[in-house]
Amino acid sequence: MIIGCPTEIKPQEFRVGITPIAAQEAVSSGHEVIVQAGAGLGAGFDDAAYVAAGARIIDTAAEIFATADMIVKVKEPQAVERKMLREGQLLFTYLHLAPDPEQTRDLLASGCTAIAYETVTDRAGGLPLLAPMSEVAGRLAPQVGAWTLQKANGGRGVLMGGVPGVGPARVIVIGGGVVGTHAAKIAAGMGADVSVLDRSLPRLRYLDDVFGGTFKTGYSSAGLLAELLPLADMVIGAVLIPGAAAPKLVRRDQFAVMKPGAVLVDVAIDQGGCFETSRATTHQDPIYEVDGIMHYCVANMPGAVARTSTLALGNATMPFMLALANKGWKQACADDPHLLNGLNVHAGKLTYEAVGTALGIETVDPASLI
Ligand SMILES: NC(=O)C1=CN([C@@H]2O[C@H](COP(=O)(O)OP(=O)(O)OC[C@H]3O[C@@H](n4cnc5c(N)ncnc54)[C@H](O)[C@@H]3O)[C@@H](O)[C@H]2O)C=CC1
Ligand SMILES: CC(=O)C(=O)O
Ligand SMILES: [Mg+2]
Repeated sequence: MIIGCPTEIKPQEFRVGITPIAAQEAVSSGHEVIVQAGAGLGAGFDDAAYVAAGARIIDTAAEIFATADMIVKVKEPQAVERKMLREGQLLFTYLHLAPDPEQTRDLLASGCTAIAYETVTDRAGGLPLLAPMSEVAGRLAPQVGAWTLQKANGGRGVLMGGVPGVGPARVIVIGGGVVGTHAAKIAAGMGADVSVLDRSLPRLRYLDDVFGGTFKTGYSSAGLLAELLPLADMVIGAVLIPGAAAPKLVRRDQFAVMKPGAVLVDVAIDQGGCFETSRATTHQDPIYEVDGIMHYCVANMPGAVARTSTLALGNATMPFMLALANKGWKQACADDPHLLNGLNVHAGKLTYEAVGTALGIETVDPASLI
């Protein structure tokens, strides 16, 4: 199979879909890997590293899309990339379709087969291709939130850890999964007073067992949030209902009871965001203010630490990429129901129910396609 890796073109996205290590594995399994010139530079991999791995460097994205059987990327295809996808071509990347009707329409029109990293599952009920980026975004969230809390950035001028004699910032993390746990660990490590809210009692038990004493836990409800919002300096949104649009958990009218200059970091923005006033921002222009409350809503946070993120993502995607290349998507998905859960689009049909529900589009059962 010819595996193609174009340069990411989303603003300020420096990650790359295939590392030289993954390229080498694919080449040694008998595949041809073509990488766009300069695709790895932002993550610290020059073209020579790919050539040494046995890959071929190609000048343009157009040639990659025209030639490859499978396109491996990081971010959802942008409009110009979607025009280059074709029938029968396999796309393996993050998609986040539920809040993105335009992308969904274009993918369906292209006739391609699209497997979304974020809905591939594992035996433990986790999301193995989302997890590494959630670890990164979770660890970044208190860091960017702390920066936003600084006065010059519009925040209320509160230091995360306080100082002797002055109390720390109060941080509320909504969603205690991968993002939330890593965010809470780092925020607590910075000295903040942290509470994590989740709706899953087993998850709250786990967090309490492992992190009791480091941060507090609470059962996520509208009532508890209403109690905590007036106290918060920072709220980190980290909820997920896999594949679905994020539930809106903080309303604009609630800003009236919050501290002016408090910060909302909406990590869940790639699923549409969990605050009513969230809209996706970029690393170039990451924050904005609504009614005195600062918002940070970058949809590709891990791109800020592209080297760490590319290596972490590559570790997770490589076995799946190899299975898809070695067996073809049908057999790979037939052999692995967790990979089949990643199938979102095939030949003009939507195959992921939560996306269909969010967008009002009929779906077909992916199992019926293999
Ligand atoms: N902005 C960015 O750059 C990135 C965004 N993400 C996004 O972050 C979000 C979280 O991802 P993960 O932590 O990996 O998911 P996860 O599945 O590990 O955790 C989500 C948690 O949210 C909880 N939850 C669901 N509804 C809730 C509610 N109403 N109140 C409180 N908790 C609730 C679940 O019980 C679960 O524990 C996803 O939307 C993901 O796509 C992930 C990486 C990068
Ligand atoms: C998960 C995701 O969307 C990202 O890493 O950008
Ligand atoms: Mg994202």
